[in-house]
Order: sequence, then C-alpha cells, then structure tokens
Amino acid sequence: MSEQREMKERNPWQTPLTILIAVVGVIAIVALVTVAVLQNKPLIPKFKYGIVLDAGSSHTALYIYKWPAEKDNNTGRVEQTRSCKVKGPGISSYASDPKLAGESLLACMKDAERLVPYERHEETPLYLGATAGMRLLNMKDSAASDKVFQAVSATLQESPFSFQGARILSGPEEGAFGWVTVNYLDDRLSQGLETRGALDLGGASTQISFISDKFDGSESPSNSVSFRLYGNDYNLYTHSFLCYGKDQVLRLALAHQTQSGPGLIADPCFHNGYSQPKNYSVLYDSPCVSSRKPSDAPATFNHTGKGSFHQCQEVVKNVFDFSQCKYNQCSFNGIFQPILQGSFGAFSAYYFVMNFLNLTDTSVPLESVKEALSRYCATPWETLKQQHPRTKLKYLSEYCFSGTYIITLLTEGYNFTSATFSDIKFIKKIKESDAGWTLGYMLNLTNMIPAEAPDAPSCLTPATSLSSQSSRWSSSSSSSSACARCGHAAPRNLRSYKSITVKKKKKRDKLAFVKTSRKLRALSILYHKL
Ligand SMILES: O=P(O)(O)OP(=O)(O)OP(=O)(O)OC[C@H]1O[C@@H](n2cnc3c(O)ncnc32)[C@H](O)[C@@H]1O
Ligand SMILES: [Ca+2]
Repeated sequence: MSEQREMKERNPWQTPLTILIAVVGVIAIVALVTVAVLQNKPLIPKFKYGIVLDAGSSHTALYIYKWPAEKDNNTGRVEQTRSCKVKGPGISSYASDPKLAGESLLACMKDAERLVPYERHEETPLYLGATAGMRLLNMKDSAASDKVFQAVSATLQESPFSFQGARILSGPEEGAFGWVTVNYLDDRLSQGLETRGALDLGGASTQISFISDKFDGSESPSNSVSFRLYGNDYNLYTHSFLCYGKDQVLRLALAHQTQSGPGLIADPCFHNGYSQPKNYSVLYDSPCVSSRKPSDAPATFNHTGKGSFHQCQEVVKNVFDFSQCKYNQCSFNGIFQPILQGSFGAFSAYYFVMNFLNLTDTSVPLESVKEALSRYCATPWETLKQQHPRTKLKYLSEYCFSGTYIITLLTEGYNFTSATFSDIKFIKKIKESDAGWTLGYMLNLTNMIPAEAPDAPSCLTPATSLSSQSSRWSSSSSSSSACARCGHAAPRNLRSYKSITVKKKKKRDKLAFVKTSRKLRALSILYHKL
C-alpha cells in the first residue's frame, strides 16, 4: 500500500487537478488551431460590390451596388444596396479650400467600409464622377478644379476599395447613363422592350435622352450616342443643357430681372411677403451669368415676391432662346431635338419639386396642374411657412419658381403638350435603386451589360468608346477607340489592381495578423486562468 502511494506521489499525472489542466489545455489548443484555420479561410460573401460617388453641383452622394457573385457571365441583376448623402455642398463649392472637399467624403467612405463585407473591400471598384458644378468650375478656374480633384482622389486612394479614378462626365455621358439606368432597372434592355426616355433635372444642368425612330444621328451628330446592349443596337438622342439646372436657371431669371441694377425687385416667382437682401456679386458669380453683371449696380438688392404663376412663366420664358434653329426642329437655344417619342421617366429635381407640390400624378390634365401651381404661387409666404414648418426655407421659397420652370421647360422647351404630358412619370426610385446616371456609369465601366444577348453564340460586334474608361459606347461627340469585346467576358475595365493593391494587401494582411494574434492572446489568457 505504502509503495502504491509512493508511486502516485512520484507520478503527478495521476492527480485529478493535473488531469483536468491537461484536458483543458488540449481543448484550448484545438480551439486555437480551429480559430487560426478559420481566420485564414473566411466565408466568401454571396455578393460582389461596386461604389459610385455622384459629385453633383449641389451635393455629393455615394451609392453602393451589389450583384450575385456566382453569376460571372454578367447575367446577375445589379441593384443599389445603400446610399449615403455627403454632408455639406457639392465638391465644386470647395474651390477656395480643396482639402475640405476630400475631408467631406470621409464619413460616407467609413459607412461604405462597414456596409461592404471586409473580404470584398479590395476588389470593389470605386468611381467618382462629377457633373455640371465641376464643369462650371473648370470653365471658370481650371487650376482650382484640378486641385479639388487632387483632394478628393487623395481621400479615395486611401480607402480599402479599388479606386478607379475621379473625372468630369461629359453632358452626353450624363444623359446616356441616366437613360441606361432607367431602362436597365425596368428590365427593358435585357428583354428588348420599347425603351423609356430619361429626364434629369440637376442644380446646374438638365438632360433629356430618348430613342426616336426618326433619329439616326445624321442631322445632329453631337446629340447621338450609339451602343449595342443584349444584342440590340440603340441610337440614342441626348442633350445636356449646361446652366439649365434649377439653381443656375434661378440665376438666369434673376439676372433677367436685375439687368438695370435695381435696389429692389418684385419677383412673381416668389411669394407675397417674401423679402431677402441678396448680393449682386454672389448672384453673378457663375459662368452662366457673369458676363451680364450690370456695371453700375449697388452691392445688394432686396429680393421680394409677388406670387404670380402667369407672370413667373413670362420671366422663365426669357431664359430660353427660341429665335434660331438651323435644323428641322429644335428644343431651345438652337439645339436639335427630334419629335418626342414614347414614355419618359423624370427624376432628381423633377421629382423633388413635383412631389412636394403633390403634382406627380400626370393623369391629372396639364391645365389642372397649372391651376394648382397658380394657387400655390399665390399663397402668402407667412402662410406657407406655417403650413410647412419643417421644410428647409431655401427649398420652400423656391418651389413656386422651380415648379413653374419645370412646366415651362417641359412644354415650351421640350414641346410636351396637354396630350403627351401624361407620358411623363415623375420617379425617384425604380425597385429600390435611385434613378440617376450612377448605375449606368458603373454598369458600363464594369462591363456588366453584355453587348450580345447572354444566349447568343458568338460576339460579332466591334464597339466604340464613349469615354476614356468605357467599353462599348460610341458618341459622335467624342473620340472613339475600337474594341472588340465579347459580351460576357470577365470585367475588362476593372484593371489589374496595380501598386495600390499591393499596398492594400499588406495593410489587409497586417490587419488579419493583428486580429488573429488578438484572438490567440485572448485564448492564452483564458488558458492561463484555467
Ligand atoms: O446634376 P447637377 O446639375 O450637377 O446637380 P446635382 O446632382 O447636385 O442636383 P440634384 O439632382 O442632387 O438636385 C437638384 C436640385 O434639387 C435641389 N434639391 C434637393 N433636394 C430637394 C428637395 O427635397 N426639395 C427641393 N429641392 C431639392 C438641389 O439643391 C438642387 O438644386
Ligand atoms: Ca445630378
């Protein structure tokens, strides 16, 4: 007996405590190895992602798109999963302090980092497209515009995504990509159905794009964009009117009313009782009106309202030039426009304004819309403020003007009539995705829309390029480069990820290492406690 006890004392493995410690130790090591293995083999997310920043004249918005990862032949539906509104004004407003333009994007970029699964970060393409605000800044001060681009690019380069560049979209691109978005989301392209025209009203420019049987591009090549999608050829009419977005048109209308440099104007487009001092130099600080600044004007004028839709329409008509047209027919300012055809989706400010005015129902006759607008414009400013205490005062004060401009642009400018007004649908979203140029832009740059129908036997169509980064667009207004891409190859424009990706890869590996070591340390602490 005493021999047996002696043996136990000499062999510590026989005590219950050591056995327990040994078992816990083995479990901990197994857990540790499992975690380390899982860490290196993350579950692959089901979707792929793409991000586009819309740097508009009035603000910047970030859109995240996703599509099923397994559908590599580009047949998977792309949809918007999230959007983020950048705080503050558009990037062109940071000309005097460009660094702030870059910083303004940080909050939305952080959001995007959270919303796109970590495993997809480095392969997610990120684009920034700027529109009319930057077009105007570039006209006024190209060095300032370059600095703004440098600042935003520096911020985006630092993100974990695959930044593909920041650039100004041309007017035809903005119009064409808006049209692609609308028709893609409506499934009209993949099904080869009749397409819908696109009407986009921004702050600084406005676009009209539609297919007309009567338009082959020959009458006005600069308004023609042709492309082949899902096996169908499209010859799109598109025009972008710079300075005809609603903010710049307000400047044009005010410039018209302040030609003699008065100290006070009674503006029919603003409400009775409205009164605001305005600065001449601020009003005329835009290439859209700068040449018209009255030379002997005082520093300020008092902008008051007299609330008359009919008189407002007369003022607004003055911003259009109907006096010359060298084609068979024009919209305004001597710009060719074929006869309107088919239905139209009107978005951006068309929607914001008509939605606020409760006038999105276009089955209501045009005359009734005008009567409603007339009543709205005649509402005193004080009454209106009481009725809409939560509406931004700047927006509230401008809805009469904007509504009048929209109706005048559509009818006098583009020639919609009482009969064709109901062909317009005011839209914000189509199936959860915002209507706008961003989705069309990304679909093109990632080659997500095949040129041939997915079941077509081979690819025959060489296509041409609308933009330096694009694939199968041709526009008579831009230089073209030939490309014979077969419909469903892997995205061609997602260029190999170059040096930034190497840098990001290192950062990513380091992060993964830190994460794993943290977990290992936590496990070892647990082990020691046990
Ligand atoms: O296309 P560009 O011309 O570059 O401009 P943008 O992209 O910034 O223009 P948006 O479509 O975002 O907005 C168009 C205009 O509508 C204004 N806006 C935005 N939300 C609005 C709302 O709820 N009510 C009234 N106006 C609004 C905005 O300030 C602009 O003047
Ligand atoms: Ca816009």
